[in-house]
Amino acid sequence: MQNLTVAILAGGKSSRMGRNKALLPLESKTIIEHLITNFQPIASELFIVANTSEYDFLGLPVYNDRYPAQGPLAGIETALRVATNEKVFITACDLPLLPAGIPGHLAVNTGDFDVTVLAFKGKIEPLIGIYRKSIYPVVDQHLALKKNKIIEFYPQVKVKVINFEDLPANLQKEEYLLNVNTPADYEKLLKIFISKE
Ligand SMILES: Nc1nc2c(ncn2[C@@H]2O[C@H](COP(=O)(O)OP(=O)(O)OP(=O)(O)O)[C@@H](O)[C@H]2O)c(=O)[nH]1
Repeated sequence: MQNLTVAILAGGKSSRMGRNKALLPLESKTIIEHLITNFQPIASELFIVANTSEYDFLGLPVYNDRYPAQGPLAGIETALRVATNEKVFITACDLPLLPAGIPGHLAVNTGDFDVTVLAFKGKIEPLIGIYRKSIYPVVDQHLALKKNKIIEFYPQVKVKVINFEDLPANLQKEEYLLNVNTPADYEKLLKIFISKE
């Protein structure tokens, strides 16, 4: 897809997993490599946002947070600051089954909205969203004020929510949203892969 940046936020603590969840093995790769494979076809630019050298082996740009250890909004700040495109798909490193069709659908439905974000069963998923680079000042201002909850800045910009339940039928598989946060989630992921073999 032309002019779409994909930013994978991977600078979290992974405390529920107990080790870096992005680097867990899945078949012959790591979880983050699955995301990269999924999203590379729609990205004209793709990078990682994290404050570590652990991702250097991927051979992709890794940008550091200006506000370290402030959570995912700090990752969004970095992504919007460095992106070379106006539309930035922001995602988490723990969504290995998310198909490119979902951000692809969000990206073509942004209209003149600043944020186009997915919701599942009525709950907004802020890390499955297209964010416009032009809202960078709003994000930066929130972080500077030590407000680091993502949806807190939404009232200041134009947000479009797209319900998972309204996606094209081929994209409505619940397992696509599997968030690998805990060892139990990882077990679930491995089972899904084994059952596909
Ligand atoms: N760049 C960056 N990414 C972050 C930061 N905090 C969380 N993330 C990423 O944001 C996504 C969602 O993070 P969470 O799962 O809520 O938190 P986590 O720290 O990774 O994991 P827990 O410690 O188990 O809560 C993941 O992809 C994280 O890697 C941060 O401070 N900077």
